[in-house]
Amino acid sequence: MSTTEASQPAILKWADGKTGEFKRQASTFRENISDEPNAQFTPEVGRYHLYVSYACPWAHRTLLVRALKGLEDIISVDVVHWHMQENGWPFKDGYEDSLYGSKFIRDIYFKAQSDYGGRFTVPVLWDKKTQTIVNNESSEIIRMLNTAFDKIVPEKAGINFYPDHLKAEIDSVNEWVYDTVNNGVYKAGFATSQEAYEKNVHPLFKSLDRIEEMLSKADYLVGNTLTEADLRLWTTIVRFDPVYHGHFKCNIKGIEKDYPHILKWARRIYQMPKVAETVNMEHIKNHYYKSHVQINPTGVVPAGMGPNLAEPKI
Ligand SMILES: N[C@@H](CCC(=O)N[C@@H](CS)C(=O)NCC(=O)O)C(=O)O
Repeated sequence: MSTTEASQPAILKWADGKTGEFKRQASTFRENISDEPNAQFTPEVGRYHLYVSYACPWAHRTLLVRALKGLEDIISVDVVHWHMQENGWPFKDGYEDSLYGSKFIRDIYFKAQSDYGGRFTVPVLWDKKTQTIVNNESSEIIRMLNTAFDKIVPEKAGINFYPDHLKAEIDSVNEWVYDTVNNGVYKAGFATSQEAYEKNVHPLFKSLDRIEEMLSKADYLVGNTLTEADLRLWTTIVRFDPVYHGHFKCNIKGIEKDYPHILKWARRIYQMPKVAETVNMEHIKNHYYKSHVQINPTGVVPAGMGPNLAEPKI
């Protein structure tokens, strides 16, 4: 029997009441940081702020690119507490909003737009100067961080995760990886009918098989160099065995047991300078297993931590 939408608490109304299928809402704030003439948001040291969760794979992408592009002293960050409840992501217990002392991430959305009616998601790229949200879509934020600050941090300008000659191929990989893997785990995990679950769990593993095959022939997904396609997939793979395999019922296969090339690729990226510091497994596990009470009502967190990505050295 499927849980109807009406019987879910407000924060859990993620699946369609009829089909039981999870529907992700489009992000609302879609501006860009750029140094084009007349740009509203120009690249400046200390002007922008990221609100992220260590638990969230979408927010994790922005932390990764911020670190790899050497933007730590340019863009400040606040991390929300992992326990998302009725009022959404909270600031508490040492995870505070250093700019405004907000209680919840929703307060930031209302500060930007008092009649905001969408979901209160992370990541949020905030402009301290005009006190508004620049963008809350991770795929666009990582594109901005990839190039917009190159004149400010010229020593990292040579690092380009979306180079011109690979754009088409990266876009094409991103498309099916987003649909079947990044969002695929959520569609399987939040399904409230057997049909909706089955419809999404099989394409997910078909894509993982395809990725395994690609990574058996190259070190990275596109152009044999680290690109945005790898970074976007990686934050999902890091969460796969410890969370999605059990919590989201994505258990046809596991990364450590069944996908040796994906595992090696995951280690290769994890072992790059500054990457390991972006991974907080305590936040990841606690968030999913304790916040999604519709899936795990006891809030018991399984002991397994997923594969050791630090060893062996790649
Ligand atoms: N498309 C967005 C998705 C962000 C997203 O869904 N974030 C989740 C956390 S993993 C969230 O904040 N959810 C809160 C909610 O939906 O209420 C992006 O990639 O930035």
